[in-house]
Parts: sequence; C-alpha cells; structure tokens
Amino acid sequence: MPNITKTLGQHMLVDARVLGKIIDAARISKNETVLEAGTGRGILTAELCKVARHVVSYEVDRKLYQQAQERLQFQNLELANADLFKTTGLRFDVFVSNLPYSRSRDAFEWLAVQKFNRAIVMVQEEFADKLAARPGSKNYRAISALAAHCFAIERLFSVGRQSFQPQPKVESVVIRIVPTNTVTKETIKNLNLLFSKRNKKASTVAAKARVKVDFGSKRVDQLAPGDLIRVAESISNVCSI
Ligand SMILES: C[S@@+](CC[C@H](N)C(=O)[O-])C[C@H]1O[C@@H](n2cnc3c(N)ncnc32)[C@H](O)[C@@H]1O
Repeated sequence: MPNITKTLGQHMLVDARVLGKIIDAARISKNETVLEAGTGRGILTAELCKVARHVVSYEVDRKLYQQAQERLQFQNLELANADLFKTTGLRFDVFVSNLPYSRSRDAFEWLAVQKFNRAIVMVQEEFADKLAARPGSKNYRAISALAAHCFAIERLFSVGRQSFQPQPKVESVVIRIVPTNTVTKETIKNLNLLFSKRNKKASTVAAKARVKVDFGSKRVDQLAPGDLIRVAESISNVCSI
C-alpha cells in the first residue's frame, strides 16, 4: 500500500469478517448519526453509510481524504479533513472507529467530554488492558480512572494482526463503550497532573493543590476512580501541585 504514515496509525482493515462483526456490534438504526474517526480507505465508512441515517467521517491525512472524496459516493456521507480530536461541537449518536493507535488516549479523553449514545471502537490490546486496570495495579493510569468514571466498557472480540494491511506489531480488540458520566477538559488535565505524582501519598499531593482530603497512607495510584475524579474536580490551581 503506497504512502502509509505509521505515526497516523494507518493500518487499514482488510478483513470482511471483522468488518461485518463491527457493523453487527454497532446495531445502527436508520435514524442514527454515526461519527467515524479515521476514514482511511473507507472500508468501514461505506458499510456505515448503508445502515445509518447520516455518517460524518474525519480523516486527518489530506491524500486519504481526497481519495475518499472520489471513491465514496453516498448521499448520507459527510467527509472532513481535520484532526477529529481537536474538533468541538459535533452531534452524533454512535461513534465508530478503527482507532489510530497513536491517538487512543486522545480519542478517549475527547470522548469523555462528548455527549453520545454508544461507541464501537477497535483498540490495541494493551490499551484495552490499561482501560480496564484497577487501582494499585501496574497498568493503572489516569486513562484507566477516566474510563472507569466516564464509560461502561465491554470487550467484544479480538482481532489478529493479519486482519490489517500493513500488519501492526500488536493484537487488537473491539470494545463497546456506553457513556456513564462526562467530565470537563479541566478535570482531565488535573487528573493527568495528579497521576504524574502516582507514587506519592495522595493526601499530600491533594493538599499541595489546596484540596483537603484524607486517604490515609494511600498513594495516588491506589485511589479509586471516583476519588481521583473528585480531587481532580476540586483543584482550581493546577500549578500548585
Ligand atoms: C487504523 S486506520 C483505520 C482506517 C479505516 N477506518 C479502516 O478501518 O481501515 C486509522 C485512520 O485514522 C486516521 N487518523 C489518524 N489520526 C487522526 C485524527 N486525529 N483525526 C482523524 N483521522 C485520523 C489515519 O490517517 C488512518 O487513516
């Protein structure tokens, strides 16, 4: 495949069986608007157009966007050439994406501030493990706490590297996301800042940000998602941590 940009996660889906499973899992109805991140060569976009009322698909790569404009002829399709995760003000019911893996965290932080009904997303297996990580475990990150607070996540099925062209070095998994809470960008920023002190005593880190809480001897990375979000929401001056 010509002109593949690895930093943009351009591993295109070429497996019709996996494509069918994603479309089935999304259960899109004719009155729903679907937002797709990463049009790529349009394999998923075309199928989405057949089942949805309206499809909006973002592609950051100008060449892929132009090719998609020529190839994809659907009345209900709107293509955009922009970085989706820097875009605001979109309205959609369902988010579907074979995510560019280098932007997975951005994608989840972006989804955490959106209003939508559900998402079907392909992510790298290691990233799915981080999303599901529990407090105190090695994999527990700011994104784990954010995901636990904002989404109910269900692992649907695994996808082998042979389902892509070119093949990635990692295995993938398709997950279903149902939003449970939204947060502000400020809270996400504060949460990331708290986690930059993951090995420090949580009460001390919070006190430095003028948030008075008592978590005993627990470290930041031992706090439950709800506690972390509560502290992150209470911080007004991030520079003080
Ligand atoms: C893993 S590929 C998936 C392409 C196609 N949907 C498929 O399933 O084969 C990810 C696509 O996302 C695009 N992309 C990367 N970052 C993006 C961003 N911030 N906004 C929109 N598209 C992006 C890449 O250029 C690439 O085409």
